Amino acid sequence: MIQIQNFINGEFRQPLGLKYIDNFEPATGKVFSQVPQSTVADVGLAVESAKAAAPAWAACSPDERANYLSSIAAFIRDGAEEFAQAESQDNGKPLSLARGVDIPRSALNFEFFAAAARTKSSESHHGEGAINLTRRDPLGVVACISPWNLPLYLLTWKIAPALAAGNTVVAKPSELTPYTAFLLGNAFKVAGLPPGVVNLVHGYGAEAGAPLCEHPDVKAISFTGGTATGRGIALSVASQFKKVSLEMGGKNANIVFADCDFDEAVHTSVRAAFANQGQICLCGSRILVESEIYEQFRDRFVQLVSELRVGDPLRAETDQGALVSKAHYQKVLTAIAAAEQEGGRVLCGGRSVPGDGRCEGGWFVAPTVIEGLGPQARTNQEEIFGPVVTLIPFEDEAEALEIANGTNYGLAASLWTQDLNRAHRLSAKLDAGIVWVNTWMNRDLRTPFGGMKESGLGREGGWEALRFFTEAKNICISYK
Ligand SMILES: NC(=O)c1ccc[n+]([C@@H]2O[C@H](COP(=O)([O-])OP(=O)(O)OC[C@H]3O[C@@H](n4cnc5c(N)ncnc54)[C@H](O)[C@@H]3O)[C@@H](O)[C@H]2O)c1
Ligand SMILES: O=C/C=C/C=C(\O)C(=O)O
Repeated sequence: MIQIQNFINGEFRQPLGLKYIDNFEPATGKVFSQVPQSTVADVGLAVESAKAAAPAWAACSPDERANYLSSIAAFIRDGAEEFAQAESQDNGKPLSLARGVDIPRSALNFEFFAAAARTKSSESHHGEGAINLTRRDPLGVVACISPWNLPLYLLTWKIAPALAAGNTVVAKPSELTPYTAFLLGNAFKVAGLPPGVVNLVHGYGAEAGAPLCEHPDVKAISFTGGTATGRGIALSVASQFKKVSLEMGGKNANIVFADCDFDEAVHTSVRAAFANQGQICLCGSRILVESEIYEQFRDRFVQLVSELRVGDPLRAETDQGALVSKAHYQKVLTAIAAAEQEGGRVLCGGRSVPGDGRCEGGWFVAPTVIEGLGPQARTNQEEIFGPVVTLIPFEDEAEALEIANGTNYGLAASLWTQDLNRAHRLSAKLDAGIVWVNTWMNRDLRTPFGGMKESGLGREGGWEALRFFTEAKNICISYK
């Protein structure tokens, strides 16, 4: 049995209370590791060590920091296969996806912010008889809190910019997927990162995450997870005026116009709907289709979805692995039943899929397509975060926009059209922090990333992340 450890002050450590949580392999439903059940005392040690390391780390030159980040990236690239297997086992995602997306992107996150550390500059503003210089200084100790769907990818997407900007970090990975974060501790050791610069504390959100956020020495919180959790964090630290960056849920519209490149639209829509079992905040879970091509699109889409192979994440031919936990699996099945109850017609899927062989006890759900529900139906308003999508016909651009914007969320949207004017017109009006035209999840790490409305507060990526993790100070120097 693998025993995961915290990583504090450069060392792997047991939780002080010596208590552990069972960690399950979603594809088998069996316990395969133990996760520290850390508490406020472990968080206190981690913050103390990050605080002690902060002045020296802030004083490092940008090049020195960049070299450490590059070494961490190299460790991930060298050990990519071990990381990919760990991610797949821990999360239930196909090994091919972990190999092709999660792990390369995790290494790239460090490479990208190494380059950013080397090249970042700050502004100066020349006025009449004065020049303004803007310093962007590290904040000190920051907290990084990440979810289970893209475990190492999203954890490193926070740690790398925090370090590049000169902060020290206490991170709390998801208790459902702690394994690759644990392996990352070795990267910090091998890279020779000074003790305390990054600390990893595992455990439940309420017992480890909450005290971390509320700790007076933690100056900023970068959080990715559910909207309810993000709201709770923002409320809990409001009186301390902490900086918070919140990346939360979505109910993203994928809007298909009759003039689209049909083949590309339908194939990418399948990927956008079901990649990672639909457990990506950017997944297009509401597919809006112009009525002129609704039947044609529906029939082809359902045919392609029915061909997706669900099963053992280790098999090369698997398209859909297991859902992350038994609770989440049950939640998704309940959401499907609720959709049927409110009048939805299940066109394919709609049920669990029994695993075979070693996967007999796994948590598999068939990719599910539902039609016949209005935009205001619960199924079209609430995030399911699983392999379930709805099809909604629309008559014209105005109706598409109204439906797309008609939820409390505002993370991402996709548009499929060959009409450039329409693409610009609609992109400008969509309530979404990210709009993709004739593509999906096409990521340039320099761009602002984040959501509007209840999907987010603030932006990650490129300079936005470095700005979040720094405090600006303007110095105005007068001259004669
Ligand atoms: N916008 C984005 O970029 C993005 C990316 C990935 C996932 N998500 C969202 O994340 C959700 C799924 O992830 P999840 O179930 O892991 O989310 P979650 O909110 O349950 O947990 C996220 C993290 O927060 C921690 N946490 C829980 N309670 C806490 C508390 N009171 N204080 C501090 N930390 C606490 C958890 O332990 C975990 O590490 C979905 O809603 C999805 O849309 C958003
Ligand atoms: O599930 C959420 C996905 C988030 C993706 C990113 O943050 C990214 O691609 O940078």
